[in-house]
Amino acid sequence: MDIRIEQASLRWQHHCVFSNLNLSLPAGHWTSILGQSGVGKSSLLQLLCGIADDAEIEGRIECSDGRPLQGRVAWMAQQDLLLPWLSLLDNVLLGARLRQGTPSAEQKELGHYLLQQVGLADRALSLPAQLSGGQRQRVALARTLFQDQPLICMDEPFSALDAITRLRLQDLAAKLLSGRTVLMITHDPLEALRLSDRIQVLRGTPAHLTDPLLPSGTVPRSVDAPEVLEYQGRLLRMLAEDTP
Ligand SMILES: Nc1ncnc2c1ncn2[C@@H]1O[C@H](COP(=O)(O)OP(=O)(O)OP(=O)(O)O)[C@@H](O)[C@H]1O
Repeated sequence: MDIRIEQASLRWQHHCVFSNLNLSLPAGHWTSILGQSGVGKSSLLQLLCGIADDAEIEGRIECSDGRPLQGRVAWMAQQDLLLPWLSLLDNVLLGARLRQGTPSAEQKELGHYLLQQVGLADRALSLPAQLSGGQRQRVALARTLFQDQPLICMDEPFSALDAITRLRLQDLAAKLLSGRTVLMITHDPLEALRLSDRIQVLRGTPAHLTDPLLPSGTVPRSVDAPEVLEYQGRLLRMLAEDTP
């Protein structure tokens, strides 16, 4: 499903974060947005997810199936947001538990399958506190996949992890989210370049989006591919220009 934000404006009290902003999220593509701190990336995500309650908002969000986007977004954040008293399996099944109480046998089977996909099949009954940060984020990824929504929004999903765990999680996410429509906010140009089909920078006051950068080749791209290194330099210079 293609998603398009058209002519969007967002104000918090009297602060205009962006106005007349357009963003296309083509079906099955991974789009990443970079930008300096405070430019409005999270506000844009909140607008898309319909949770920017205190903001003054104008504009349209259109889905190619003609239905509203609200309620059809899966969210993955920097903190894993796992419930500490639930097993890993029950955390993956959380959406079903909240909707209907007891998940069906098929849903439990899917939950087990997703834990297997993220390499934690043998830990289904463990509690989150018994896992490392990288493992917990893998459970969060399985839970995001379980929700099976047409849009997956990721807000700096791997930024709390060490460099190597982060690269491994990126590889896993590239594999498991292949063919999904993803919007990721990140501060890391390399992360965007490894994973994305389209990269845009949110910059200025009020903020606007740059034209998409379209890296070539299949994901996850190698950290030292010449094009990745060249684009990384270009994006870092752009972000440095924007940072006061
Ligand atoms: N709930 C809110 N109420 C009032 N102002 C807000 C609110 N949320 C964000 N803002 C303001 O909107 C602007 C953009 O904030 P936002 O969190 O979207 O930026 P960001 O690019 O995601 O920053 P960071 O990278 O640091 O997370 C900031 O000036 C911020 O203070």
